[in-house]
Amino acid sequence: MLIYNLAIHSYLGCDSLAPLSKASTLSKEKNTNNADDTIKDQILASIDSFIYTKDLSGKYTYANQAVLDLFEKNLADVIGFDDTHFFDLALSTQLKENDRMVMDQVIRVENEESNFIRAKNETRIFKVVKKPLFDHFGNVNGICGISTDITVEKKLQEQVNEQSYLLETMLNNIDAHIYVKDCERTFLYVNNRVAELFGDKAENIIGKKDTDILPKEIAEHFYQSDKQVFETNQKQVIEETTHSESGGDSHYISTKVPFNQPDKLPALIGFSTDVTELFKLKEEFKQLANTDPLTNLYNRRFFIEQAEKEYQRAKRYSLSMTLISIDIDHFKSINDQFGHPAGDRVLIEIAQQLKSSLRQTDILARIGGEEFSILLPETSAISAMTFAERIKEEQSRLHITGDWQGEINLSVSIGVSSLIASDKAFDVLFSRADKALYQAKNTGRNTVCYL
Ligand SMILES: Nc1nc2c(ncn2[C@@H]2O[C@H](COP(=O)(O)OP(=O)(O)OP(=O)(O)O)[C@@H](O)[C@H]2O)c(=O)[nH]1
Repeated sequence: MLIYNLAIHSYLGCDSLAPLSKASTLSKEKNTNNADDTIKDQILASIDSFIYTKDLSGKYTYANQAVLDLFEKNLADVIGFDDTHFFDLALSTQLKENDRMVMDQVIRVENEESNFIRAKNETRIFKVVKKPLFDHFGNVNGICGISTDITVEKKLQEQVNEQSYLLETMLNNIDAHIYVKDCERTFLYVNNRVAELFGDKAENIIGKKDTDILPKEIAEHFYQSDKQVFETNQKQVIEETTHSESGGDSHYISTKVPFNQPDKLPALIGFSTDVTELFKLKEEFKQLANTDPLTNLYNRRFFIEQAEKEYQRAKRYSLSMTLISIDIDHFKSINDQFGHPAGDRVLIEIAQQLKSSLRQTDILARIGGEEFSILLPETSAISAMTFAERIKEEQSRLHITGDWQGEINLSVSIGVSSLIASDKAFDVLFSRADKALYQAKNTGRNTVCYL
């Protein structure tokens, strides 16, 4: 029964182990009177770990039931045999190395072994603790080992590692800022994009509050939408804009999702995509869609759209509103005399001149070829007429020179009309201003008419 004591002592981490022999191991069946030994027998047989001892030549001197089951052998077929019978040692190199280390260096070895088991025809991974055994004189006479099969855990761990690596690679290479923040504003995770944005390493950001990292206003700005996630426990999609000290704006589309785990503070996962370039493009497209390319003024479509809104506002609040239509006189002959590019130059100069005369609320557009319109919200007919006369005068003072002979002088005809109570749509006002313009043309041009 000595071997059982040794094994249990070893299992429990006792350092001093008494010697044992094959004979003492095989005498197990004869020694069953002692109640303690019976209990220990049962314990060792029921332990899932593999408990064994070997002599200096590597032959087994003890093996518990788990070892016998692993080798698919009886005790008699294990005791007195070395590992070549049970393992493919070419595929189990660490096993031999560990045994040698214990015996040669007389040390306790705690390590992992990847061993190919002949009986199972497969490799298993073990966590092993191996210690030297000593005879009465204190000389090493064998080795005692306890091994635990950790193949499943190892495979699981490998899978977890692979998945975390995959996830980490994806999170750090995706074109988005991804972070996890709890309701106390502490970052629990940030990907590399966030780290780059904040100008620090991810490990220096994780564990800190947004207020420790970001300028106060920006942190507050972000926190407003964070708060909505915590209060509603609902996903939020928002557009966020930050203004940098250098003056550039950055635009983000942010999705914030509640992330609640048991026994942890409520948190959120944020995904922010930098859409600054997209935003600029969108603005440029919008600008292009609304603008006349030659003069850079608003085009007819945008003018009508804005004028309709102003008309509705004027109607609702009984506000005055006046429309001015301007047309260059004899523009065809300018083209004919000086050429089309000169005509273009004239249109540009007139547009600039008109633009410089506007108030902030006035809306100016190139309506057609050589025709312009100005909408004057909250403006009476009298004020608008004064303004129209001023425009006529200013335009007549333009003397345009360029790659052509001489200078171009011009005049404009102007029609003015104000909103009246009976007008049912903006169109009505628009066509009345057009009629006034027609009248101005018919009365000799270079004049302002009101209808
Ligand atoms: N250079 C240039 N000419 C344009 C442009 N758009 C329209 N036009 C010209 O503008 C001229 C307009 O001529 P008309 O409609 O006969 O008017 P007008 O010559 O100004 O005569 P009144 O309006 O009656 O005083 C035409 O010759 C068009 O070809 C443009 O973008 N650039």
